[in-house]
Amino acid sequence: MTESSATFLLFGATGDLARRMIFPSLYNLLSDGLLPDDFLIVASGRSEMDDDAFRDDVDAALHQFLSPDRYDPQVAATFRTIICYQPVEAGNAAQFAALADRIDGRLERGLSVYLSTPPSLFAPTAQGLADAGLITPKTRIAMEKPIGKDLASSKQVNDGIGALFAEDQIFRVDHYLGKETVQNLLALRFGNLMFEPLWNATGIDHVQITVGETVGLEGRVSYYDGVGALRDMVQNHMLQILSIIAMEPPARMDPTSVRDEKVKALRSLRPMTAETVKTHSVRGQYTPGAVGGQIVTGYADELGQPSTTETFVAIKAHIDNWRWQGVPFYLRTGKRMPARQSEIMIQFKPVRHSIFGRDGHGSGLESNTLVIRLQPEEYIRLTIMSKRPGLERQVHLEEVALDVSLTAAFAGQRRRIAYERLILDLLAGDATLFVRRDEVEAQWAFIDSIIDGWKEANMKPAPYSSGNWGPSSAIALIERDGASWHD
Ligand SMILES: NC(=O)C1=CN([C@@H]2O[C@H](COP(=O)(O)OP(=O)(O)OC[C@H]3O[C@@H](n4cnc5c(N)ncnc54)[C@H](OP(=O)(O)O)[C@@H]3O)[C@@H](O)[C@H]2O)C=CC1
Ligand SMILES: O=C1O[C@H](COP(=O)(O)O)[C@@H](O)[C@H](O)[C@H]1O
Repeated sequence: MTESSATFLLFGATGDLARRMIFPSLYNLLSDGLLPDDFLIVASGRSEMDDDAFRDDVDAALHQFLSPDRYDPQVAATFRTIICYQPVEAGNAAQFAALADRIDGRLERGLSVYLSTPPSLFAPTAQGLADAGLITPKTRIAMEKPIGKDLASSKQVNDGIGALFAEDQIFRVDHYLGKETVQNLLALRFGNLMFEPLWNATGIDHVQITVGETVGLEGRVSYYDGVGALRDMVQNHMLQILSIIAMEPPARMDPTSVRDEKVKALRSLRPMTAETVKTHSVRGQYTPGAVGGQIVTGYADELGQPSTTETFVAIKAHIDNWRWQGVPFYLRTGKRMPARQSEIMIQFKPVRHSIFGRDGHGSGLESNTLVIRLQPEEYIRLTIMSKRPGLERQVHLEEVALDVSLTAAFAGQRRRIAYERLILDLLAGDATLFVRRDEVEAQWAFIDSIIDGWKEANMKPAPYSSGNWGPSSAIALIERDGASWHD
């Protein structure tokens, strides 16, 4: 492991993500004594303001977004002292030079740059850094998603950054990889003997991945419209989860070994066509309805005009390799769903020969399921069959849950913001939980095949009332195969 960067340079520091996630995460790291000595946060946005005005803004963001028990006036006062602000408009050489002055003398102790701006600014910002002499072998650069809007544009962004930084200096952020429960998938699969022998087409009937959100556009109209749920959520977070479920066991827990296996799984995704999108995908858009007892408007009303952007997507994916032959992976995600609920469900196959339910000798046999709830609660639940207690001659089976509540099992431990883990790893130079270029490109190749299929088949989003799990065709997508969504 290399030494931790002593300077963190944040572009987009006045933006929504910085206020909601990045500054609260940095504050928490400071509060827990996890930041390096003599650490400096150089914040940059387009807006003109001085250090103190910006520090006041950060303080307001901490009040708004930190859980109240975390805000400590003493830590907050120290936090102010390690932040300075430099306005920089992408392409403004004089402002980049002023930025370099702020960092003068510190480059030798490592610089971690974080791009939390619109992606169109990633390459120009990197060029500004190069021209200002801020790129050395000890400079790392982290980029927020989305990287491009298709394979071709993602290659352009990656080429632009890749011309100035080596791949091992580039950290592509997918904040789902910073979530404790997503990392726990690795522990579950590779830290326990019992699952691996069944973790394949012999043992597993199908896999479901659901990421449901109750929120709508939340003021991100200009970003979201034209992007939609497939690019916003499936291309990155959901395919990353899928890759961890589907990958072969890596030889070691290091960035190369883990990402080599993930990318093999992603490259094995079967591309869709104009024919298969009709049966293997569903697009939806929310209309007015009720979510959690609250009446909400439809997408088009929020937008102020009709749109063909999907706010819900369900797909049935196949991974064409030895391990997963014939095992569908059902993915669905949407806004204005009935609940904020993200989970993975592994449906195991039935026992090979049932001695129950025959000749009047019992009933109730179901196949095992493994549910890994990512949020809002964090638990792992394995359903197994058990005999219902009693003296009946027939054996009546019932499902019982082997439940591990991670929240309860690790009750003393604070649930951290995903960005805390990622920022710490960026500073330390550990890329295991960041996405490599070939992964992003494999993800886009699959997503492009769906988007091309939609265009060719002229597939528009079907309406669904807010507060439902998407259009009825999403239910049909899985029920045609004799399965049903785990709601
Ligand atoms: N918000 C979220 O929940 C998530 C966001 N992301 C990604 O993170 C990134 C940032 O998102 P978000 O914070 O929501 O975006 P915002 O629109 O809220 O913020 C954009 C930031 O970029 C700065 N900026 C805009 N134009 C320029 C320019 N020409 N030169 C220099 N700086 C500029 C803005 O500065 P100023 O305000 O001073 O104009 C602001 O600090 C995006 O890539 C987004 O896709 C990813 C996951 C979730
Ligand atoms: O990247 C994104 O993720 C959020 C959902 O993240 P979560 O951690 O709250 O599950 C989503 O709302 C947003 O549209 C998307 O850009």
